[in-house]
Amino acid sequence: MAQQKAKIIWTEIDEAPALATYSLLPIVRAYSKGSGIDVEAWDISLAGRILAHFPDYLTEEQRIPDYLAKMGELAKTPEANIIKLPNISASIPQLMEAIKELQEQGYKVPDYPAEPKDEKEKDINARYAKVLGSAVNPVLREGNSDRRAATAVKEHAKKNPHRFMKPWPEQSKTRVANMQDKDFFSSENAMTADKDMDVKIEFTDSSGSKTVLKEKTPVLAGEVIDTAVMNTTALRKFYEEQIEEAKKDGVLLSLHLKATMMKVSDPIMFGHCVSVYYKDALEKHAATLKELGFNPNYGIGDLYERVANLPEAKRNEIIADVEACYKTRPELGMVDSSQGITNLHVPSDIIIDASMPVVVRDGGKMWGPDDDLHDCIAMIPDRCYAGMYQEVIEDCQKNGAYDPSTLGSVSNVGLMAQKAEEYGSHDKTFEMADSGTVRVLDPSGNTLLEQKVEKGDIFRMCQVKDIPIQDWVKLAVNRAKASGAPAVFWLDKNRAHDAELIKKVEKYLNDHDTNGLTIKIMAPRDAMRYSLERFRKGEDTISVTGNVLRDYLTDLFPIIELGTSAKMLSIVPLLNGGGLFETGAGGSAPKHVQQFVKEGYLRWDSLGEFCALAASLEHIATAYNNPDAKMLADTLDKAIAKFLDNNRSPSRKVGSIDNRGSHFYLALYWAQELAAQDYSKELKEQFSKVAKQLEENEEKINQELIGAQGSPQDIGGYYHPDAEKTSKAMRPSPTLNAILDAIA
Ligand SMILES: NC(=O)C1=CN([C@@H]2O[C@H](COP(=O)(O)OP(=O)(O)OC[C@H]3O[C@@H](n4cnc5c(N)ncnc54)[C@H](OP(=O)(O)O)[C@@H]3O)[C@@H](O)[C@H]2O)C=CC1
Ligand SMILES: O=C(O)CCC(=O)C(=O)O
Ligand SMILES: [Mg+2]
Repeated sequence: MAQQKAKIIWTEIDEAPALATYSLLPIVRAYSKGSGIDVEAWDISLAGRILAHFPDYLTEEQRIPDYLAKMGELAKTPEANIIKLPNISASIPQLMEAIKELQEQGYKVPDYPAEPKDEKEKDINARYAKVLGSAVNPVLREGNSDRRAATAVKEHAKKNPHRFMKPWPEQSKTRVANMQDKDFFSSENAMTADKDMDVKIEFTDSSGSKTVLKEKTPVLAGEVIDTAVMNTTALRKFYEEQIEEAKKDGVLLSLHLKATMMKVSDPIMFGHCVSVYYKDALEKHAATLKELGFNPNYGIGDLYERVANLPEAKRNEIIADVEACYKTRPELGMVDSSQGITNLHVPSDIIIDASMPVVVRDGGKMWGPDDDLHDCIAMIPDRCYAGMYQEVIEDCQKNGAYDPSTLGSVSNVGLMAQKAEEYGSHDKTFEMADSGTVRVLDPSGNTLLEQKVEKGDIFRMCQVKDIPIQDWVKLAVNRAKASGAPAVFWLDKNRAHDAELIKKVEKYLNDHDTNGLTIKIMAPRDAMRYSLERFRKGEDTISVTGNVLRDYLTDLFPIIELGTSAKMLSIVPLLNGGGLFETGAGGSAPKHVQQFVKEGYLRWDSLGEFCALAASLEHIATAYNNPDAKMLADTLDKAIAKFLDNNRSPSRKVGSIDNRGSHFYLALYWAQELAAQDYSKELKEQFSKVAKQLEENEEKINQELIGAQGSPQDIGGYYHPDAEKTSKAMRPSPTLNAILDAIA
């Protein structure tokens, strides 16, 4: 009965969602194959991407294709239908761990050369650079994003409010701290290109000698480019001042950056904080630490690893001096207080989009070294986006915690296609070796934009193309029409880049019929205030933002509204007609893996995957006029609604259903819906049997699934688990497996 062969690409990734895939994918495949839909799994995990870049270091059997490159090409075609689960965006410490694990498994990939000494090491370093940081999303995101809670999910969340929200105290000293000058915000300049051209980024030092920083950057007519500088002397002074402030106020000190997505600039900003906070110890032992290769950009955790092989007396002396800093400095916000992991241990642990919402959720508090919650200073050095978090904090200090049972919804239409804005700036970001001037030049050598820099400053140039901007405006208008909610463009006319964007937004809004719609342009802090007022009243608002605010807001609001961003619908209509369906808006939940390995309980909620699958089937239905896919999508939608009604999401504790149990219920409800539909007799008959078997065996399957909990699990690796062992751990019910495997 299948009319047109359709293919879904399911990404194989890392950590908790990768474990969940072992259990969910067999269900998806079994249920979709009768409708002629193939589901292919492509490995774009961190380990997979490392292996794909080093075929010459591997045996024939160990090699794997570069699936990410293939997928990037696919994303530019109308055929693309990709279900993208969250993957690790690796910091250097994570990359080094993954390399070590692969080497231990017998893959002879080379060590990471932090400071390459010869051509060979330069080549290795360049290959690893392609794997580092947020290396996947920018390649696949050939479209803008539409992130929101599906109606059923939002309704369910209001009826069953999550219990993670903590009250705000009467007196809260918590605040966001940002620089007052000499940050990216104050230095930004921008322009719109009037023709296609290649621009050059060139540095001139104080003696007039020139160095090319980047020879060629293609720019299209209508594209907005901007440059900005972070002055690191001012940054260090800012850190020093906030250290004093936190000490004086008796609050925790914390830093919130995005070292994964801003993989060049933010590790440097992070490193400055480490070297200022631990100044006394690091300066005292500078020579030894240099010899050991310690790099503050990798976090204080790197120091502990580097000193491990020193003679005991020396090691203890250094560690004692590091720990002495905690006596003179304010206490740090902790990432894992039970393990003594501070905010400054690893740069990838303080990812602002996930870390700041937790401060809001927890009554403005963070965990301290005493394993308890305390007020904090949240340092967000650059002013471009810091103020909007301060607005949320002030709103809670004034009006108390949010009540998820009455809140409205803040959805997002995000500009991100074709490496838009800051998140595409890595190849144009430089730590300056000297003081002087950086210029962006047109092909005739005319200066387009210029910045004065000092030694050690961070210079960056960003781009955003015109077609994505047009598409973004269109998406915003369409969402406003479909939902009836006001759409607010979060743009600040006092920011050079935003001022260029505002001109375009005003122009492109004229291409659409906006009659009866409320469309506003507001600076981020004002937009936040406006949205929060509505939010508390139970009213919905669409945030229409650039790439960074897209990232920040789509964790912030879902975490407040739903308890996690994993439950979000996250659709990327690709510019060339294909579809990319991201599962949720959050990450790969490393802590969930620790819990699974320790006690056989996986608390990952796959609702994001369910919603993405329904959207992907819907896309096949409309793009290929495929009624089988439509029927599958409709029945899945109904199954998801039933899943929510019956509260079948994993809880968090051993003895109740976990991720695997939740997949069983999805399979049960989906089979019941397939049995109830009348479009396909064949599938009706087939799934009536499946539904009956699942119903009859519910208790037995639950016993098998829950019985498998409570003991340590061996999955044979963290970054590169053993497929057989993991499958065994994730599919522990022989009864369920037999029913699924029998679906022809
Ligand atoms: N799209 C992508 O590819 C993205 C990738 N990342 C990457 O993911 C990694 C981890 O990022 P991090 O900032 O720690 O954020 P995560 O979103 O992974 O984790 C934050 C917390 O959110 C909760 N959570 C997230 N997903 C789920 C889920 N499906 N079910 C239940 N709870 C969930 C968990 O809370 P609790 O522990 O309380 O249960 C978790 O500890 C990094 O490598 C990061 O770069 C991050 C964002 C997006
Ligand atoms: O690509 C990444 O590293 C994270 C992506 C992310 O946080 C997001 O898109 O919300
Ligand atoms: Mg995010």
